[in-house]
Amino acid sequence: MAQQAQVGLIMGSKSDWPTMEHAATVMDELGVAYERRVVSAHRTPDLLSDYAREARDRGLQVIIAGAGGAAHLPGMVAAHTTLPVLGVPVESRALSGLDSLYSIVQMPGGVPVGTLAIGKAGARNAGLMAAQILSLSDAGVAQALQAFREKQTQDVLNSPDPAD
Ligand SMILES: Nc1c(C(=O)O)ncn1[C@@H]1O[C@H](COP(=O)(O)O)[C@@H](O)[C@H]1O
Repeated sequence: MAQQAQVGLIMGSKSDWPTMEHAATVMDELGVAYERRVVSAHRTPDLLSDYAREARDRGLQVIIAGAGGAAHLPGMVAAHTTLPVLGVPVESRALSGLDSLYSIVQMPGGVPVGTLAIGKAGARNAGLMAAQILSLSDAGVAQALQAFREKQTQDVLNSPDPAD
């Protein structure tokens, strides 16, 4: 039987996948169970509210939401659930993702979205942050995170010459 998803990885469009797959990759590395799907505040507003309202009862513990441009998705998800929502500003062509960042980060008081950096690095950090939240109650994920950090440190120490 497939493992119960711990994280909902959603994005406004299929075109966001090349960015958001970096969250998926790091969650794979850490043994985090996630589901992925396209959900849009603009294009599928009813699906968005159903998805966010039902997320906790379905067993999700964190939602990662990536969107570009007028990026209302993370904030609207956060409005419908008290689960932690991590927002990833996808780099837009017209404004290089500044529009996405500003849309996600400036939430009104009372409805937070944990906003990551623009683009792939932000998506990867969203996956790591989701794992860190899960690690509060999941010893396997906590252990995987510890090993991840140790390897990251060792990789730098093993290759100190910047020209190598
Ligand atoms: N920002 C949103 C939302 C939303 O916030 O609900 N839905 C789609 N989009 C964004 O529109 C951009 C262009 O989408 P298309 O490539 O499908 O035209 C994507 O980055 C998507 O996240």
